[in-house]
Amino acid sequence: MSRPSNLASWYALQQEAKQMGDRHLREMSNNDQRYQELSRHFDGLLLDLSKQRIEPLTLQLLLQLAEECQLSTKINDLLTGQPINLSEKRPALHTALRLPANEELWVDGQDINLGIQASLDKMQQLVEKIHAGQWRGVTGLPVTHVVNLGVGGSDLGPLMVCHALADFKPKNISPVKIQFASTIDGSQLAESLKELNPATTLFIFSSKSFSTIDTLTNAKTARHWLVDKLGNEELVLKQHFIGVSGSTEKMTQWGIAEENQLLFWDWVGGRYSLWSAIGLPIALQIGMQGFRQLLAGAHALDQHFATSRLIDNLPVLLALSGIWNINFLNIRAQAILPYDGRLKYFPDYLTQLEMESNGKSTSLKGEAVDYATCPVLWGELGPNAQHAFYQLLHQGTEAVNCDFIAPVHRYHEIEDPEARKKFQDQHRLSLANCFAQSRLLMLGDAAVPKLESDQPMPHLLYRGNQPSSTLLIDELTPYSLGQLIALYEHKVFVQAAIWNINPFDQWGVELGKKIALATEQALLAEDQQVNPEAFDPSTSGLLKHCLTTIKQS
Ligand SMILES: O=P(O)(O)OC[C@H]1O[C@](O)(CO)[C@@H](O)[C@@H]1O
Repeated sequence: MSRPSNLASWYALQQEAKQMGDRHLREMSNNDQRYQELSRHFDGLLLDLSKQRIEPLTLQLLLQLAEECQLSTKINDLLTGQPINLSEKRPALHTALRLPANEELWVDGQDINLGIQASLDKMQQLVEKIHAGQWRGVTGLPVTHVVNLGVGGSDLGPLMVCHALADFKPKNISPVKIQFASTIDGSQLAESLKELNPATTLFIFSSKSFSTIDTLTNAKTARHWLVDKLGNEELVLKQHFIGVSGSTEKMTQWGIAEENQLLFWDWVGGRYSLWSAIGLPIALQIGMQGFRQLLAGAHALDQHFATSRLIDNLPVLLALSGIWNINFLNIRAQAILPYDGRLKYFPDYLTQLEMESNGKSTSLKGEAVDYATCPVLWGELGPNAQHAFYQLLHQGTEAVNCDFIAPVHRYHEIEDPEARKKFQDQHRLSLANCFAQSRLLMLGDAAVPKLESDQPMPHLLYRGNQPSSTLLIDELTPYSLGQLIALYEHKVFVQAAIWNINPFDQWGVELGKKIALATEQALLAEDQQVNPEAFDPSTSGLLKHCLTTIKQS
């Protein structure tokens, strides 16, 4: 594919943006057909782009761009296991992890779904054993607490889903409490260990590579803690650790018993891995049936992605509206704003999914790109962010594209009618805030009728014209969360396909890992001396400061 910036549709979109100039969303929104034209439904999901600075012609040109970038062929390549991760010479087959058991997917002469289903079955056995209270620690007591040790994709996805679906714990199982520790400084683990009983605690050592220093360090600390309290290292390893990784050898070398090893494949990227055995904490939280519902929701979205026309395709439309903002309106910031406390970690999860995937500046051909790629993305629960950073959205100088996400229904499962009503009132208030904010961002102060007596005071002005998309889900369930996550995964893929970059590698984080190890050596210097040749003056200064402060303490 030639550079997207050389395509006819790219040029036409530049002209469209010029023509649109400063035209305010207030004017565009004044059209009764707009909502119908720019919103789409699929299986309990609604995507509304009518608050984007998009006109019918804009959408037409964006779809033309997608076609000129051979998007449909690229989607097919992804889903059929072509080796599209060029720098690592392998496919990216996270979508295969959510195939129904009876489907086949042949890649390199192998039906890979056989291995996937076998891994799910092994996971199910472990989950059921723990839920039945039959997984016992070295003292014979059943496990009641599970700590997931992992970082990046081995932490953020499971953490986000466990938090979002905490209400979906099956009633007929003995509950286990799930905790997460990721930070290399040990602060989360130290906090957990203060409260935990070693006799009833199981650790999941979760790392695709099984060589990430952050997780290795936490696992080593956990291992010492257990051996210190319980003795007998061999039994501790056997009865208090499960390993999840792409490497059997490394798990065995570390001491994980073979029966406690869950394996996944190098064609599953870390940030796309929550559907694999990396999702073990999720299955422990919501049961294997719930986990399979999550997979089913994602699979339904995969099918929608594969078969819907581009003009009706939710991930394609979400991605194209992003491309319009980033590449043609120069809007380089993206906020993720869920209006549901259960989605607290969804923005964090998306920061890795989007920025580690598409934070690239080299094309698939190895050329420097001459257009912007992934924007800076951040987020927070919408109602809380209203009291934190919405000031900037309303009156700051930055243009920001916002995704508002909310469920339509909530709390119907509460049995006590009075409590149900109270919480449903709160949910209604949350939805009202969601719609009010996106409206205000679109219209500015025109959203509110002016009184004759109103003085046009500059500090009271809301300029509006901030674009946003709204994603509504009928209700938050394992199935709909699966859909929502897959929707964003595919959005990321579509943007990468347009930008002609590889969303499945992350070479930009490798050098940092290497250099940190050399830096740690400097902090161990017994003579408190820093080799001036090994570091720049700024870093030498910081190292010396620490060495002398440590010596004095
Ligand atoms: O699962 P692993 O191999 O420990 O890697 C953890 C994370 O580290 C990264 O490689 C980045 O440092 C991510 O891509 C990955 O999700």
